Amino acid sequence: MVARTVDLRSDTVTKPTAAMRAAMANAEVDDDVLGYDPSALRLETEMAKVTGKEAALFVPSGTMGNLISVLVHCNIRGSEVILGNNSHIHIYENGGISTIGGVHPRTVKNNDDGTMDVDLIEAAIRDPRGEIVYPTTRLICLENTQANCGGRCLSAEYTDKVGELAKKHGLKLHIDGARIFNASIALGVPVHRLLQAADSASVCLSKGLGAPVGSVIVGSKSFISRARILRKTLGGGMRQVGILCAAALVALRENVPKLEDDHKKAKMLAEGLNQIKGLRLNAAAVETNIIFFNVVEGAKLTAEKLCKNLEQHGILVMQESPTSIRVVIHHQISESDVQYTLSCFKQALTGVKEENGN
Ligand SMILES: Cc1ncc(COP(=O)(O)O)c(C=O)c1O
Ligand SMILES: C[C@@H](O)[C@H](N)C(=O)O
Repeated sequence: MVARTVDLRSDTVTKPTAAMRAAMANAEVDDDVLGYDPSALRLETEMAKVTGKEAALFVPSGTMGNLISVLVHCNIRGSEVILGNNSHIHIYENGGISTIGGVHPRTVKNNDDGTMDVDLIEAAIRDPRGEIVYPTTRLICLENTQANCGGRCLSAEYTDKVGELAKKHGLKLHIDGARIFNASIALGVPVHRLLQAADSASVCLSKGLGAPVGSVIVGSKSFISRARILRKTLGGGMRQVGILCAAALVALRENVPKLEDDHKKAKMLAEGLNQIKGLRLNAAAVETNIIFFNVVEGAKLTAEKLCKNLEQHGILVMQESPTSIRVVIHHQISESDVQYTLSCFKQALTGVKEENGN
């Protein structure tokens, strides 16, 4: 039994705070399928305002938020979506846009900074003159922050450029904004400005904001009314969902201001890891709360053995490949946890036990 646990597997691991639990217990609720749950309506109204969109819809997960958004935009058979080869929709959502929606993915390489080259996106758009053989491009998807590139932020200017390209070709733009609040805080740019060019976005409440469950899709009123129907089709229509939305409202109010500290702790951890023999990472590229690093060949331990060693000291991380590991900071990780984590890494890889690391 370990004396202390520092859970760095993801920002999805946070436990609801006392304030969230109290809000859940006292939530004003009604049947959200038959009409409007008042707490859900409050959350959706707030999220539409924050994102600068006409309407919003609470959904059980970011995966369902992305799936519904893609399927609403690509509601004609033979549709194709352009998305990053390292995007969450393409890698971690069970290929749902294809298996459930029949939508064909066309990937463009994600750059290290999370972007896709705009000229490569344009080159991937199908020529309508080839419609007898090609799928029809209907949607472009971006991801901000781009998680698998290390939580990298897409600028408003870049997003606008992709939006202009989409409009030029009569396409729609969806943004997987699972961590859009992290991007907003890191860039010092309001969420609504980062999403300005998007026709829709899926925003996670259950990541850095620390809500126990849920995401919100935002877009036009017409888009959201079609999304609401598709949510029901997919089994995502919920009854007294205000119990979850009440916690999300607390998260929105209390945890957005904490994201800046999450980013500072991530930077502190990245710079500390960068000093440890056997690890390789680009600490300068850490912009938000996600850190990827490699265990170099010849290190004292392999990545797998390092993860096991860390777990014995209560440090939980995510092994991403035979040589790479991911750690994610969230509001329930303290500076002391960061120092303790660094001391455990040092001890595992160099044998040096630091006293101040507890
Ligand atoms: C970038 C990104 N998009 C979407 C999701 C899906 O969210 P969920 O796990 O709630 O389905 C995640 C998961 O954490 C994610 O990191
Ligand atoms: C692993 C992935 O699905 C999840 N979105 C995370 O970042 O933890």
